[in-house]
Amino acid sequence: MNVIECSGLTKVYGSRKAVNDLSFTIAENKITGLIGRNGAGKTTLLKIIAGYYRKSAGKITVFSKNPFNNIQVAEKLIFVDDRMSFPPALALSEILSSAAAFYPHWNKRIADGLLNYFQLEPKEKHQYLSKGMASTFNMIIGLASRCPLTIYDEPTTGMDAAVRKDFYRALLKDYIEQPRTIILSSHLLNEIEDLLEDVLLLRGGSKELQLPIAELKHYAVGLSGREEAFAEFINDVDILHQKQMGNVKYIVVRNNFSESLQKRIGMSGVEMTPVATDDVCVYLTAGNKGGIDDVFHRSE
Ligand SMILES: Nc1ncnc2c1ncn2[C@@H]1O[C@H](COP(=O)(O)OP(=O)(O)OP(=O)(O)O)[C@@H](O)[C@H]1O
Repeated sequence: MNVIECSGLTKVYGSRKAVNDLSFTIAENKITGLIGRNGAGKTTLLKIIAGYYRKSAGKITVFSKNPFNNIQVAEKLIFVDDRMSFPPALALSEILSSAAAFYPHWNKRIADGLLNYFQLEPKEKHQYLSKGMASTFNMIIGLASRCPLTIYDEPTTGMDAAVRKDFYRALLKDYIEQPRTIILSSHLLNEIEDLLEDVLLLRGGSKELQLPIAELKHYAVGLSGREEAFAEFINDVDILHQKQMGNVKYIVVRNNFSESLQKRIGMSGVEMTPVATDDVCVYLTAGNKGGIDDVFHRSE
C-alpha cells in the first residue's frame, strides 16, 4: 500500500515555484531519505504532506486522503523539526505526558529510556534547552509517538556527532521493533544512507530521481585517465561531473556501460571507480559540472 501519492504537485509562493510538478509515491513501512540542497523544496513538500500547507496545484493523498487541515490524517502522523514549539510553562515530563495522551501508539518505555540516556532533566523547561538538546528532545517525541507516518525535517540540527549517531541507531532499532513509514530530510546522504531504503532527490522543487539506495550505489561511475583514452566511450553519455588533474581527467557518468564495453574501457588503461551516493546527489544537483574549482580557474 502507498502511504503517500502525489502527481503534478506544485506549490507556488508569489512567483516562485518551491515545489514544481512533483509526482511520486511512498510505500508503507519504508524509510525514505528526502535529499536536496538549500531551497530545493524539502520543507515545503514535507509541510504539504503533513497538512500544514495547502498545495497550489496537482494532487496529493496521504493515507488516501487530502492531508490539508485533515484531522484523520493528522492523527496518524507526526512532523518533527527544530521549530517544534511547546507551551513555555511546561516541563519536559509534562510535555511527554501530554504527548502520551495525544498519540495512540505512544511508547512510554522508549520515551523515558531515551530521556534518561540523553540526560535530559524531566523538570527542565523546553524553552531553556540548548539547540542540540531541543532537537534531541523533539527526536524522542518523534520516536516514542510511533506514528504510522513519521516525518523528520533536518532532525539533527545542532546535535553533536555522538548524539547524531545515537539518534540514527535509536531510529533504526525502534523501526525494526515497530516498522512504520519514515521520511527523513537532509542536505547530505552520507550520514543517513545506511538507514534508508529509498532516496527521493529534489532539485529546484522538481524530482531529480527516486531510487532504492542499493540502485543509487551503482547509478554512476567515475572514469579517470588521459582524455584521449576514454573519448570514444563517452560520446553519447551524460557527464555529471568532470575535473582535470594535470594531464589526467576524471569524469563521472551514468553507469550504463555494457559488460563488454566495461572490458574495453579497462583494457584502454582507463580506471573505473565507484562513486559514493552522496557525491552522486551533489553532482546531480550542482549548478555547475566543474564544481567550486571553476570559480577559481575563471578568476586566475
Ligand atoms: N513562506 C515562504 N514564502 C516565500 N518563499 C518561501 C517560503 N518558504 C519557502 N520559500 C522558498 O521556497 C523555496 C523552497 O524552500 P524550502 O524551505 O522548502 O527548501 P528546503 O529544501 O527545505 O531548504 P533548506 O534545506 O535550506 O531548509 C526556497 O526558494 C524558499 O526561499
